[in-house]
Amino acid sequence: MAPEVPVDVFSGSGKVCAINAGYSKRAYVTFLAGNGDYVKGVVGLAKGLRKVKSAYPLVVAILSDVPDEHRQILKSQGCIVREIEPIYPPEHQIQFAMAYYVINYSKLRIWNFEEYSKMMYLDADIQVFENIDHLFDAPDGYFYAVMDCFCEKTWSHSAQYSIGYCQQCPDRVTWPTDMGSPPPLYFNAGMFVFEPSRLTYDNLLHTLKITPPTPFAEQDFLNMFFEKTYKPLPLVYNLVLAMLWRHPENVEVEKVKVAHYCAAGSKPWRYTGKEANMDREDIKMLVKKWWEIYNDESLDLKPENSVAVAEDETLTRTSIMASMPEPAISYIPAPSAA
Ligand SMILES: O=c1ccn([C@@H]2O[C@H](COP(=O)(O)OP(=O)(O)O)[C@@H](O)[C@H]2O)c(=O)[nH]1
Ligand SMILES: OC[C@H]1O[C@H](O[C@@H]2[C@@H](O)[C@H](O)[C@@H](O)[C@H](O)[C@@H]2O)[C@H](O)[C@@H](O)[C@H]1O
Ligand SMILES: [Mn+2]
Repeated sequence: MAPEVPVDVFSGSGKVCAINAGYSKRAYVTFLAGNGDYVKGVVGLAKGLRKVKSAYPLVVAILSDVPDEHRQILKSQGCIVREIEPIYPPEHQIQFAMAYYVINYSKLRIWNFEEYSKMMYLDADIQVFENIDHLFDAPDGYFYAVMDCFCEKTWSHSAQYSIGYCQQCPDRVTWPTDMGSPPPLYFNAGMFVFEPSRLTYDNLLHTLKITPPTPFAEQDFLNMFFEKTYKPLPLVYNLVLAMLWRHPENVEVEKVKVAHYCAAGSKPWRYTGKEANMDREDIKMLVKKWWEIYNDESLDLKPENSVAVAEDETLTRTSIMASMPEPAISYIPAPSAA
């Protein structure tokens, strides 16, 4: 039975004592592909993490199609830019995944970032409104993420959707006994805490080769792969926006620490307010909060704080500290419980 995760790791209340045996480097990591406007998402995320005074750097795993100009922008914001090779599912099966999501299999390369002992993956369409560094202190050996919701049309291919079942409210429509046991808990792969490891990386890629792609591509795959070690995090650590209209009883938007702009039409840098639910006051408030951070010049990395280390790595002073071996005991001031 997996040890319960110490409550103080999630509540963020009081000092968090990170007792690290020996050397351990931690970092946030996101993924960027293409020459489009997702780079704005990464800049917003970098500034958001700076605003909440995160102690750890942001690594950006990029595909080769990210233009130099975007790479320079990210480095100027203190990001550690790492180029990765793409990962495609078996050629003849690619049509089973939603085309838009196929490129997301490339995210799996981050398990090979072994110079880090613990990482937190965040989609580029995520924003962090409160310090969540304490999540890095969750016990090793588990995969931490927030449970997803099955109620959006994007789930219309699934058995859950067809009977109106959702893990966010398992009593609303109970899983019929004649359909076997209910599906295992399922997480949204826009945010997760994990430990890079060559062994896990090799297992992931080997297993991917023999696993037919499914609609939610790498998210479905990661849910299968980590089913036995998955530990749900509280919803405040990855608010999938659809929760606001699908399960309002589960959400207190003022307490949300991480917002995930994954609902159709909610990407702040493309927001028009025209799509379904996009004219809601809470959506407008969250999009406004994203833009306030993105446009806040006081959150831009000051040139005097960035030290060019090598062609492909620019470390800021803060992240140099963060990348130093942590002392045997380090106290990371956690945010107030409020
Ligand atoms: O053109 C793209 C599409 C996606 N992504 C990356 O892939 C992640 C997953 O895509 P997205 O967030 O759009 O999926 P959603 O969470 O909305 O389903 C994004 O957050 C980005 O990090 C990217 O870099 N360029
Ligand atoms: O490639 C699959 C993607 O799956 C997830 O997005 C989906 C999923 O969350 C559905 O449950 C929602 O209904 C939908 O809106 C949302 O776009 C991740 O956020 C994204 O990073 C990526 O892994
Ligand atoms: Mn996303």
